[in-house]
Amino acid sequence: MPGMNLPGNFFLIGLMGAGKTTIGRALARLTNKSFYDADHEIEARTGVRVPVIFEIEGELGFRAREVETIRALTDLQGIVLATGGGAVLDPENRARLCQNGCVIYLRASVEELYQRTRQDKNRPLLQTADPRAKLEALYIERDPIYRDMADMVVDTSRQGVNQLAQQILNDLSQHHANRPR
Ligand SMILES: Nc1ncnc2c1ncn2[C@@H]1O[C@H](COP(=O)(O)OP(=O)(O)O)[C@@H](O)[C@H]1O
Ligand SMILES: O=C(O)C1=C[C@@H](OP(=O)(O)O)[C@@H](O)[C@H](O)C1
Ligand SMILES: [Mg+2]
Repeated sequence: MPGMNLPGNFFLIGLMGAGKTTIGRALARLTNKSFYDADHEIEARTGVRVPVIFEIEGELGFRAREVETIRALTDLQGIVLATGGGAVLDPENRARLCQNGCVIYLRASVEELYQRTRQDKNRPLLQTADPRAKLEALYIERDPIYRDMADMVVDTSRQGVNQLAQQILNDLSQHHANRPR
């Protein structure tokens, strides 16, 4: 199978609802890599759900836990890691992600992100009167950061999860085959 032996780590970045968690899991399956989700890892380490961490410790407290977790996960080899959308706000996270793997930016329109996240109460930053406006503001703030870090940008607006994982695998395989030896 093409791509089965692709070396290295794949790190998924992008806004809430872009598909990092779901596409990451599918990509890990296709590439035979171990899948990690930074938010799930934080929850496993603390025994506390992300919204409750925000409630108790605030966003700053969550970000500190996120830094520790990304530090540990980016030391691993041969993994697919779905980061939380705000992980890229921290300079250490940015450096570790860029240095230790291939960074894939999953992007989608604000409207699509809104539709995908509107029923889900597990994203504390979107529990506001106007989540669409919040996503718009986050898009404006973060899209340049995601682009700056990315080795690959993938539009997730028009395809399903499995198709996207396969497309990413094809692109990675192509990229790997064309690398200088
Ligand atoms: N390409 C896609 N097309 C349609 N729905 C998607 C797509 N990618 C993800 N979703 C759905 O959007 C929601 C958010 O996906 P998720 O993987 O949790 O995003 P993230 O981890 O980037 O916040 C989930 O319900 C997921 O099934
Ligand atoms: O964008 C953000 O700042 C956040 C994204 C979330 O992860 P997803 O991007 O997987 O939804 C989660 O880490 C937390 O609610 C904060
Ligand atoms: Mg996620």
